[in-house]
Amino acid sequence: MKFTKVHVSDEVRLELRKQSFDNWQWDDPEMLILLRQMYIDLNLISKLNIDINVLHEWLYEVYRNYNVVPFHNFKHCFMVAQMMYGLTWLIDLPSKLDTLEIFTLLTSAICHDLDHPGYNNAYQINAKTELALRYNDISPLENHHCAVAFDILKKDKWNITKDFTRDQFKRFRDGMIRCILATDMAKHNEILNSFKTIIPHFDFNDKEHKSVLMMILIKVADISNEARPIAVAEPWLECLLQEFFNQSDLEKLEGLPVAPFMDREKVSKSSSQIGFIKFVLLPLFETVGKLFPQLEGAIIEPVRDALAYYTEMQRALEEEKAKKDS
Ligand SMILES: COc1ccc(NC(=O)[C@H](C)Nc2nc3c(cnn3-c3ccccc3C)c(=O)[nH]2)cc1
Repeated sequence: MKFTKVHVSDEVRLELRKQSFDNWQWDDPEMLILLRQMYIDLNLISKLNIDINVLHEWLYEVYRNYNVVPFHNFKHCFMVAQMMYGLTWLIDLPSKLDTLEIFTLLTSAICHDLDHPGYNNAYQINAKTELALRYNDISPLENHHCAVAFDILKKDKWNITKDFTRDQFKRFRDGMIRCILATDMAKHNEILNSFKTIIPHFDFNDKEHKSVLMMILIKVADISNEARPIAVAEPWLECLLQEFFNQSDLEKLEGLPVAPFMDREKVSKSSSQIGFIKFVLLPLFETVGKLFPQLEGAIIEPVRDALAYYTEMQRALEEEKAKKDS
């Protein structure tokens, strides 16, 4: 079936720009069409002379290279791309960044977890896997995701950058490598601190400033599930903990170190989320909110609501525990 015939309604195109977008209503083929629509509605097809059929084939090949794991699957790729797409409209990025930078952000979001095995860098390193060996323990997963992305683009039938000039491709490649490598949470504080340093004198004409901003934006999109309505976010937490518990079960079997926040004997949904929201999410989002006040209502408020939700859940759990113990 020629997918070029598929039409996306104006109502769905509008919904696609919002943080309230509910991925659970859509199946994978529909999400592929919606990803293609993002490139169309950002005028990337016309401005970068992208072949719409190559774009569709490329999206399908990207889809085939995501694995069936509880959290880091194609739906997560879609959610990060959709959050990036929503941020692009919310903070009016096309008026601040050039077309190639907008293209790099969306394409990096789509590719950022390609071929994720469902076991994180700590596992790769401790278990001495092939990936850890190949990348010398340096962000093995993120290096792999990026290498897979460029491996796919090497094939003419999937190369959406075919018409790029040498300089355009070089800038795109530098940007995508920096964005995907920035999603390694081990780099979280380093990237956030460099962003904090430049905020007081942020200059949208400064290449380095824009590069740090692009890394911050993909980081925000990557870990932003709690900025969505509870009904959309809570199932994602279930998926994440399922993936973490699979890993810690395997680590216990293999006699490898187990991270506390992955151990099914120690983790509760509320306790892990309260810490994550308080010490990771809110500090990151409030810092970005200093440069883009639009984030306050659309992203930061919902995260504060999520913190209240999990704090209440934690209180109810403790009250119930106290009753049982008494
Ligand atoms: C600084 O490195 C860190 C910091 C925190 C965490 N994760 C957590 O604290 C816990 C498990 N919660 C959590 N972790 C999350 C979420 C979204 N993405 N995400 C995640 C997933 C995989 C790897 C790292 C993170 C942060 C989320 O909503 N909650 C993982 C790594």
